[in-house]
Amino acid sequence: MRLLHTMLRVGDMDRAIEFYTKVLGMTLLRKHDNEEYQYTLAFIGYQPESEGAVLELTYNWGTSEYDLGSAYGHIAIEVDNAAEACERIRNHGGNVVREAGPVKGGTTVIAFVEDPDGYKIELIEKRADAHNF
Ligand SMILES: C[C@@H](O)C(=O)SC[C@H](NC(=O)CC[C@H](N)C(=O)O)C(=O)NCC(=O)O
Ligand code: NI
Repeated sequence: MRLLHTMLRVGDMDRAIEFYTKVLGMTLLRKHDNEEYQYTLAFIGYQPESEGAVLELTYNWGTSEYDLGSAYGHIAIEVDNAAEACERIRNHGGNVVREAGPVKGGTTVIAFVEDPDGYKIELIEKRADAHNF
């Protein structure tokens, strides 16, 4: 078995694709409209689905926002430099909710940003050693 994707419901598909591709550098891998059930799926990621897990964005036609509730945590992305990534995201109108700095109780540099739908994304700075803490 292997992890295939994480599905996020989005309120505006073009806005979400723009953010994940232009701001976070992902690739739009495939997109599918379902006329019968009135929804669109977009699969995005940093590598082909055959090589690694991706995000599945789901847009229900006519639904522009969701209550994310208190259960959702975050998705995590590895970056070379968390502070530079935050600056880039801020310059593209993104929302930085936790500036880059060492994780509490650890040494790995992390930051948190939000995507256009308010989903939190953790930016974890790449380390020479394998672990993220
Ligand atoms: C393609 C595969 O990865 C899927 O996840 S399709 C699963 C299917 N999705 C939908 O019907 C999308 C529209 C639906 N209204 C929704 O918002 O999920 C599905 O069964 N979804 C139900 C679910 O609970 O995920
Ligand atoms: Ni799915």
